[in-house]
Amino acid sequence: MAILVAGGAGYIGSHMVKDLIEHGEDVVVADNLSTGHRDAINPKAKFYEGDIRDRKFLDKVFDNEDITAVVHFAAFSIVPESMSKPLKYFDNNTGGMITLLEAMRDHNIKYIVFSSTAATYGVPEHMPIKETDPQNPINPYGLSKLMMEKMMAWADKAYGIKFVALRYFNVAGAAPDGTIGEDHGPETHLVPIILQVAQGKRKELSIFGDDYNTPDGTNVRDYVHVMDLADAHILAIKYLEAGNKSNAFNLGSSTGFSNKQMLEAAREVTGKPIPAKMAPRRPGDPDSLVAASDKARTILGWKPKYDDVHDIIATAWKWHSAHPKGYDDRD
Ligand SMILES: NC(=O)c1ccc[n+]([C@@H]2O[C@H](COP(=O)([O-])OP(=O)(O)OC[C@H]3O[C@@H](n4cnc5c(N)ncnc54)[C@H](O)[C@@H]3O)[C@@H](O)[C@H]2O)c1
Ligand SMILES: O=c1ccn([C@@H]2O[C@H](COP(=O)(O)OP(=O)(O)O[C@H]3O[C@H](CO)[C@H](O)[C@H](O)[C@H]3O)[C@@H](O)[C@H]2O)c(=O)[nH]1
Repeated sequence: MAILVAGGAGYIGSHMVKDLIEHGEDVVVADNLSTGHRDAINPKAKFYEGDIRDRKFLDKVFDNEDITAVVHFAAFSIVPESMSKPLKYFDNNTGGMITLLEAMRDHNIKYIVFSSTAATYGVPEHMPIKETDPQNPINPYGLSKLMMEKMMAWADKAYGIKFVALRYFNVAGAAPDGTIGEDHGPETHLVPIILQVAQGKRKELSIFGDDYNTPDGTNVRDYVHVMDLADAHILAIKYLEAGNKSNAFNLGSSTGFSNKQMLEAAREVTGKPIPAKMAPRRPGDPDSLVAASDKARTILGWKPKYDDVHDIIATAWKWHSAHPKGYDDRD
């Protein structure tokens, strides 16, 4: 019996695979390496290279392996790219979910844990954001993920496939042993970009907008450590296996940090000056996104270990310092 991790060569998926293996699970990875890295896949996992939109590929994986649950990370996730290339997001994200659910239905696989996102809420009406708050995404990425949540809900009613949608806020950090970390190409996320400036790989950080409706004018986000996130997925699998109903949970720290505060924290962690300049707003960015994540704590029993962004940044810094070129320096 094994867990299938779709997108297990990516940033969050590779940490999930490591966590599952450390919990004694057998793991199968399906990934087309479009944004992931072969070297990020744990050597104890069985790897199938292919696209989840390819039904024959999925049939091969499900025929060969005794899969009990699927954890689904295989998607595109760059907010600004989705604004300029919306159909790319509906094709890969929403399209991938159709094929995956059809294959699960036909192979009688009943559990899926899904990477959803704070971006499904759009501009929130309340802060912190609760799972019951309205979901009105303001970018195609968020809409593609909301459509995927709704498709799972209908697949539950029609075929009995139970799901947990985990709505991540901003994921950062790396495995504390420094073996795997975040390596997107091109990088667009705040924490790795700040650390690339600290490393001297970039001249300066551009802070996208200082005229938002927030205390210091820069966007406020809620950062969660990637290993805490992985733990929540393991709890979600157990929750489904215990016969519970489909559900959605926010995963965040319930504390917001502005882009300027994140820069300051990174300066403290790295001891580097990290030059920065103000730049125009980036399309698709809501002012603030902070999670109410007590539901995951109460129902799943989730206990995040990292509650200080300095510690989150420190694990990322360990990875970046040891792998200045990311996974490329292992080729
Ligand atoms: N990074 C964040 O802050 C964040 C926040 C909220 C939600 N998420 C979600 O978490 C998931 C993982 O994010 P990440 O940062 O690890 O991204 P990532 O790009 O590092 O990982 C995605 C992985 O999926 C693979 N993939 C993509 N499309 C595929 C397809 N059609 N078939 C097979 N494999 C495919 C890629 O090769 C990659 O290995 C995404 O679905 C994203 O929407 C991420
Ligand atoms: O060079 C940069 C990069 C980012 N930012 C700012 O930093 C903040 C965080 O940006 P990220 O790109 O790191 O993350 P996002 O908040 O855009 O999106 C992340 O979190 C979202 C949910 O909150 C989604 O789930 C999405 O998948 C995930 O990438 C934003 O205000 C952004 O404008 C900068 O100022 N300069």
